[in-house]
Amino acid sequence: MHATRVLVLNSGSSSVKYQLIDMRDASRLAVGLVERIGEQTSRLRHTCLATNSTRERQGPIADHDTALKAVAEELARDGLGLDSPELAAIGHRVVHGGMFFTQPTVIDDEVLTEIERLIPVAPLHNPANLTGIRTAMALRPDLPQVAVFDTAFHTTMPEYAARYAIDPALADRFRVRRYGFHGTSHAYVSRATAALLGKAPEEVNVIVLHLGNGASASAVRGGRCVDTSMGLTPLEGLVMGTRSGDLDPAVIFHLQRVAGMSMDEIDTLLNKRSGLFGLCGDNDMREIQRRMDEGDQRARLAFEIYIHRLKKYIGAYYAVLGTVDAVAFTAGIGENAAFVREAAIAGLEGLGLEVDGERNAVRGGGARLISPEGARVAVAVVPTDEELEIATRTYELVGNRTENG
Ligand SMILES: Nc1ncnc2c1ncn2[C@@H]1O[C@H](COP(=O)(O)OP(=O)(O)O)[C@@H](O)[C@H]1O
Ligand SMILES: CC(=O)OP(=O)(O)O
Ligand SMILES: [Mg+2]
Repeated sequence: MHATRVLVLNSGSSSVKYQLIDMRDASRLAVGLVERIGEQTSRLRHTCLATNSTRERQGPIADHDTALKAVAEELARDGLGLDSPELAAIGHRVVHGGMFFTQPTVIDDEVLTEIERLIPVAPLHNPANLTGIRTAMALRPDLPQVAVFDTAFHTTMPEYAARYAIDPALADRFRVRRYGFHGTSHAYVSRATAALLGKAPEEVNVIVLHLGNGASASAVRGGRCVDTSMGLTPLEGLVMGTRSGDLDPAVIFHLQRVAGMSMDEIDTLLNKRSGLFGLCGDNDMREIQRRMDEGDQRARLAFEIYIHRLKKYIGAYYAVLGTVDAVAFTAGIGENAAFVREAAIAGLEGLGLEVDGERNAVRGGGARLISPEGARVAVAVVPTDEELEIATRTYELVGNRTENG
């Protein structure tokens, strides 16, 4: 039997998302999520699409190893266990691949060591990714395990976009540079945007706005990333759910020297208690919209700061690209929040950017244009699919390996 299935694992700092995909037609056999790992209130939600059934488990799941074993059990209950001969490979999202990994990579000891070496620049993400890989390897030692890196798509950035203006020797020694993240999404969405315009990726320049809980923008010229808003870590750039994004680095010295905060406290403040949440106490755009409708001024200001930053990046990447064929909105906020898209594009008519109210109000569906007929620059909603992209890249690699012997 030819193995055609890929299991995709996306291990976050406190969650594991997974999908089992049949690569013959990209159909989902099972999807699920383990949340709040390490807390008393952990939850596993597993859906088998063949039988259209969903099961939930509540109660403490101590760590990622335990979480993955529980996922393997749930899959086995549906006859989709990891021992299945139809499983071709397991694809892992790895957030930080540094400069070393420019492509999806079959995981061996050397790859594991390198991912481990990158922990200091991705302390929240890489340890979880590593646990996911090690557990999956222990469960199926014979199966190819592939790492698909968030950073890989951004390794094409020119040196002048990737370097910070600090001593290059110091930067190189400590590997300080702009890596960028969400690359799997930026790659998938920029290609899907070209397809929506009826063009090849090489023929178009696209600004991709990935607006989820984490958020990032990228400038993609002819299918290659030339700049992106996240940096050494996923903290830089846009205002996010709980992360501040850009600020004067001296804010950190000031908080330490004048407010007496420790480095760990400042790290937690900027990564977990800032952004929309820090500004108004909510990190969900739906809640912010509801509060704005009720006249809540804190929510309104948080929204205005979010939009102002977004507009600045659209302008910056417009200038970086010179000519722009499309601006694409994606991820939880980008795909669902019409009012965010409208506000981000408002006033940019001079750049050829406009949103058609009726088109923008359409909910759901696949990739679609929201700019008016005949607009100079297309504005689009393009749903991302990081899991399918990871599965596709994994399957390509494993297939090639088999063909090459
Ligand atoms: N219908 C909606 N309207 C506005 N915002 C939404 C809607 N649905 C989801 N969101 C936003 O999307 C966010 C989650 O985005 P997502 O891309 O799933 O994030 P992540 O993958 O980083 O967890 C939520 O925090 C919320 O702000
Ligand atoms: C890298 C990153 O920010 O990922 P996420 O949006 O999943 O937190
Ligand atoms: Mg996401």
